[in-house]
Amino acid sequence: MLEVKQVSKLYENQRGVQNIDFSMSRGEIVGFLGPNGAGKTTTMRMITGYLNPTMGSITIDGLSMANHPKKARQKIGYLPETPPLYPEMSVQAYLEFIADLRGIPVKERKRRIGEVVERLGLQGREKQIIRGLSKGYKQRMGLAQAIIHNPDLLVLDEPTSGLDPKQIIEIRQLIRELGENHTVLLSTHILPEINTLCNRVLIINQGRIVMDGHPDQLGQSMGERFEVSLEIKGPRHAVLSELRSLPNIAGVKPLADENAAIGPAADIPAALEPQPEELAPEQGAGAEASQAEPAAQPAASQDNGPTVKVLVSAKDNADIREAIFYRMAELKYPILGMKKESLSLEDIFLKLTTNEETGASEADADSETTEEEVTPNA
Ligand SMILES: Nc1ncnc2c1ncn2[C@@H]1O[C@H](COP(=O)(O)OP(=O)(O)OP(=O)(O)O)[C@@H](O)[C@H]1O
Repeated sequence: MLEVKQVSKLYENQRGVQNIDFSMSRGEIVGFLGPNGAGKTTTMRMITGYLNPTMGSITIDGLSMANHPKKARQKIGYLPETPPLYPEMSVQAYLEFIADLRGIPVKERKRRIGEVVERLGLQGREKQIIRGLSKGYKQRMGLAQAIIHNPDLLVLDEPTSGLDPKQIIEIRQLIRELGENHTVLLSTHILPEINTLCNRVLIINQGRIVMDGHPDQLGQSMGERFEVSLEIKGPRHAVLSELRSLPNIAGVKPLADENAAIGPAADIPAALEPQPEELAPEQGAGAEASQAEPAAQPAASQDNGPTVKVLVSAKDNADIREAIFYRMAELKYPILGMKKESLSLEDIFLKLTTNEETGASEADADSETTEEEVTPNA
């Protein structure tokens, strides 16, 4: 439904975006993530026809934004970072004005405005002057103007920015509902917003797309290994050697805070050599096992006995959880905890967007507003 092909925008200061290339299918809710100055707003303004690309093409449902701007814009609803409201107008007057601007036929306006008012929870506020609305309600008005012509694609620039936590929850819920019958591209700085709302994330840094994928799969595409952290009740040596003997195990690494769950932490020396029998059977695993492995704890009875906390990594990203579960159950070593470890979106974002040399994003520099912008012809 949206095709952005090799799009660049160069401002006079040479900043902007370069070779942005992605497409969106109907029904997707795509989170557009990037540090300040990365190019999110520039990209969104080009998609919505408010800014002309220096190079490349944008098509919406096969309509070229360059060749058919009016028709293409009709398919898009845009909520800029600051909602385009007229503070002195009433809610009703503003919506009538936007409906007129969007070319909604007079006989359909009343019905359409009614639908939008209901959808965005604006009932009872039709006569209120926009200036007197709370920020959350102003944002609802911003969404109302974006959806009034029932566009296929919604482009939302930081829709929850500046809202209080309750308003954030409400606006997210509205976006989720709008996502049921619109395709949505939304930019945000708030990483959990991506996890709660989006089925795909695009990360942009310094004007280029650096990652595109499902939020849960980003770690894998960054070479993340399949790792499971475990807490197992049982004799330490036996647990470790049984884990190492399972198929598809690349490494077994005891974690430092063993026994924490059953009493005060034992005083474990930080970096003792592992016991010979604790070394992993293979070289790869051995290399991991030798890292700061804590000393063996004295044997204890299984009833009130020790727990072993351990990080197990798999070969070839194999899912090793079931094999571990069945083997430990067979041996009657209860698994008290098992968690698949993964890079958080925060980890991934920081890896992709931190400039190693300066520790900051280059794009943080101030912008100069030099570019002539396109006046939308709604
Ligand atoms: N009108 C302009 N004239 C010159 N440079 C600009 C203009 N608008 C943006 N830039 C520059 O283009 C780059 C991308 O800016 P953009 O506003 O698109 O980033 P952003 O990701 O939306 O940032 P933020 O999260 O801070 O809103 C920045 O380096 C910015 O300084």
